[in-house]
Amino acid sequence: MAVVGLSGRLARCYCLRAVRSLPVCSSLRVPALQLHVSKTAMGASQKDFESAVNQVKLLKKDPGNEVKLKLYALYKQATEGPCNTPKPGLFDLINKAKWDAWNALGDLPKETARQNYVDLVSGLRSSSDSSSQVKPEADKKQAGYETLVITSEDHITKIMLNRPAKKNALNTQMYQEIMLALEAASKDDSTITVFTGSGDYYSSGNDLTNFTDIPPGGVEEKAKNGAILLRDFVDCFIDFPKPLVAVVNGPAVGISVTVLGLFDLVYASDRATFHTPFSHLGQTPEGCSSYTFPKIMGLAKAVEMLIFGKKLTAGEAYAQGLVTEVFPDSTFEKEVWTRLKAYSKLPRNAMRISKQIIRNHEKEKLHAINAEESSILQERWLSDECVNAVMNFLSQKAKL
Ligand SMILES: CCCC/C=C/CC(=O)SCCNC(=O)CCNC(=O)[C@H](O)C(C)(C)COP(=O)(O)OP(=O)(O)OC[C@H]1O[C@@H](n2cnc3c(N)ncnc32)[C@H](O)[C@@H]1OP(=O)(O)O
Repeated sequence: MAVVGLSGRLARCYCLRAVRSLPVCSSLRVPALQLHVSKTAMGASQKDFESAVNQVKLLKKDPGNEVKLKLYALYKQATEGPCNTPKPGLFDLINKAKWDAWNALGDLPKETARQNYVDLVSGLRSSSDSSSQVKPEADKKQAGYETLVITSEDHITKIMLNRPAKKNALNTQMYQEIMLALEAASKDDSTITVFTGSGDYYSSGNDLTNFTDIPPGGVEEKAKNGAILLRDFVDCFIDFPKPLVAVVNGPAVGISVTVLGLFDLVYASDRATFHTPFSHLGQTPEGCSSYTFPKIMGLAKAVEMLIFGKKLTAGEAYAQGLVTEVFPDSTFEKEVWTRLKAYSKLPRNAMRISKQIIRNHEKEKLHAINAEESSILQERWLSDECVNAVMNFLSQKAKL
């Protein structure tokens, strides 16, 4: 009984929510994992640490209570230093187990705890990855994703956003699965990677219910975690090494539009629309669009979209250079996939290197812009303007 309770509470408090609901993996054993834990401070940066805190949510297997306790203890030591809170009572089993784990770290310096946390998460991730390797056969739907359907065929990895009943809104799980899928696609034997949506929408952007799940640290912590997630998510697109193609099958909103500026080809059905209603939502541009959009379409048109929320038709988006080509909806899938299958036969290394030459000199700048946009949004999400707009949507008073 105590073990079940412990699992739940640790999960709730220390960024292990995703782990809580997943089955326990008996192959993850503490001693093996501890081999990954460095006993000296190797200097993990704050960013590495924050990223590791985020990566814990990506684990596909529950690491078990002992490892969760270790993560808890290292997290507390790294953020607060040695345990100096009163020891919980004998019958407060859960808090006592947590206190014991933290207290056992003694005077371990914060930096070492931070590094050990990063190492432990890295060990957990490799165990988790190797135990969930993609099957060798191509042409198969890849297992392990709940919000995406991923297939590999003809040297094309297709990542399909798959929450059609919610217009493919991106919830936290979908952001995390997309990051995992991009990491896997960057290493698989495909030549190009394609994003598309299932159902009538490409994507309605950020899932506005993401704002409702408030952690124990309150709305500030929520906004901070959101900004880290956003920055990590967009970084994956900036760094993606292979040609990245968007097959925009229907309307696209918010972040699903902005990141298109980081894609290499954007094919759109004539049913698609492109809408970034940031001001309406009390928010500001993300996905590096504050830089890519003016560059792609010129300042005047970028301002119309990003500040005034003008919705573009597929034809208008093509005229502004955001879209590569528009196809009639009736023949969209057939024409696009015929084209992509032909492109996928081109030499893989040549395409990869060409992408590097075209994109690399802007990478540093894009990372800096992404960090800045994310930190501005962190503030915006706490503003009355944003809170009211989200409440209006959630209480069904407003739609776009
Ligand atoms: C952590 C990183 C954060 C990055 C930040 C990014 C910023 C953005 O992406 S801003 C864009 C946010 N998106 C929106 O504001 C869109 C809100 N949705 C709508 O206005 C409408 O749903 C729609 C115009 C997209 C579609 O309207 P339609 O009448 O055709 O369908 P609905 O009945 O409204 O939708 C069906 C179903 O889906 C739910 N849903 C749709 N979009 C979202 C969304 N973005 N977030 C949450 N839920 C969404 C909608 O509530 C319906 O659900 P129910 O059937 O359960 O009522």
